[in-house]
Amino acid sequence: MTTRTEHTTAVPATTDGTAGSAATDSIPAGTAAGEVAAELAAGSRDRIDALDDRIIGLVQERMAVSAVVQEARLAAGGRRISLSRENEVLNHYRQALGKRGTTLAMTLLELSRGKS
Ligand SMILES: C=C(O[C@@H]1C=C(C(=O)O)C=C[C@H]1O)C(=O)O
Repeated sequence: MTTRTEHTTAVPATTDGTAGSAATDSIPAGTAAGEVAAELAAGSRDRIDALDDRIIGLVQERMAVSAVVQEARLAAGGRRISLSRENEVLNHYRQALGKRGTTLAMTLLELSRGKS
């Protein structure tokens, strides 16, 4: 079966009868690009969307649990933020995911901090 994904929509065809540029050629099956197209057709984007929904749900759950801890500390006369604990969280993400894991952890902490 020859599965081809057309990528000609935004780029006009040549007018002199020659073949179009690589950007306008269809992607033949059996090439790396064809494999990517086949993967997409197989529903990989649906899986990514489903994973993103789960990640968003987990982030919201994390925010709620974090709020409980923060409110309890405030009620006991403490501070909302614990920098030593936040450093543990940052290190955890950096060890698991590398430098960009730290960036992700910072964003999670910002989302979880609530009102300061
Ligand atoms: C939830 C806590 O409170 C705050 C929120 C944190 C978090 O969301 O991970 C970490 C440290 C604190 O700034 C905690 O101390 O564990």
